[in-house]
Amino acid sequence: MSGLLQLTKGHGTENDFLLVADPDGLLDIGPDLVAALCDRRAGIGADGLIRAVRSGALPEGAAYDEATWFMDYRNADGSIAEMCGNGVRVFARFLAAQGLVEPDLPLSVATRGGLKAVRFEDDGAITVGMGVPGPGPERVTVTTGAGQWTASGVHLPNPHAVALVDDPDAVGTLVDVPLVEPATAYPEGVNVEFVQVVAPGLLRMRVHERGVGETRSCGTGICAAAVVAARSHPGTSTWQVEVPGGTCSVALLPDGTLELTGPAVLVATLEVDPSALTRWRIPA
Ligand SMILES: N[C@@H](CCC[C@H](N)C(=O)O)C(=O)O
Repeated sequence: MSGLLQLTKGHGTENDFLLVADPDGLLDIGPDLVAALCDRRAGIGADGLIRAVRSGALPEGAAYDEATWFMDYRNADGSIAEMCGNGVRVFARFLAAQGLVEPDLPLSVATRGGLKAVRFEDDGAITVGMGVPGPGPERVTVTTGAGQWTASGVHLPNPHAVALVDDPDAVGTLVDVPLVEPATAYPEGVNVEFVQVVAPGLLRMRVHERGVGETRSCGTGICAAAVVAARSHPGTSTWQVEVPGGTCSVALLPDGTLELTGPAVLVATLEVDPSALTRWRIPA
């Protein structure tokens, strides 16, 4: 990758992303460059990087005739994930701001986790259809430096382990990756949510994200938390989920699908010289 890279910084409930428009899929932004850009000291800093590529320009997007745009999402460590619930809202905001989609009109976004329907709400929030949650391991054990809890698995379709706890603030610093056992339960790693049911319809949550660390929000994790909490409150179909970075809401619809609604904000556009990133070397 040579030359300057034009990036936009945005966030959804402080789950923050770098976004880059690459309509024809020409930019070579590999895992090392993603990690260097997302580094909060030697780079710009973000929980992940999202490349906007026309679906037809990528082998992974070619099957999605209905969606013009593919969300190519990577975690801060450069790893690929199936979906990002906060990211897809910020992605829609970015496409609209770049003039790549009609402002305010609903759109379909192609992701590695399938097609996602996105709509812009009148109050400025963005709603995304998250599909039907998939089952995960029924019961795993999660251990942090502060204790041990049981958790249940949900796929959205990225992997989550949701532990219902009395107080998310008491689960420790989450600097270290929580230990999830048995180790065979999630061969590709897992996002871990610590969730307090404050009242039917209201949750508080902290999350440790695969490929990132503790983040201030995780949209797919928020949906997974609502799915697990609703098992004990089957009459409650709308859940507000408070995370350190704000609040999102989840609707559990009669057809078994979920909708996630929350903010999506763009805060800056910038140009980066990749050769100046000390943690990245131009491949030989
Ligand atoms: N922050 C995201 C989830 C991003 C992917 C996750 N870290 C994974 O590896 O599965 C969200 O808002 O859903």
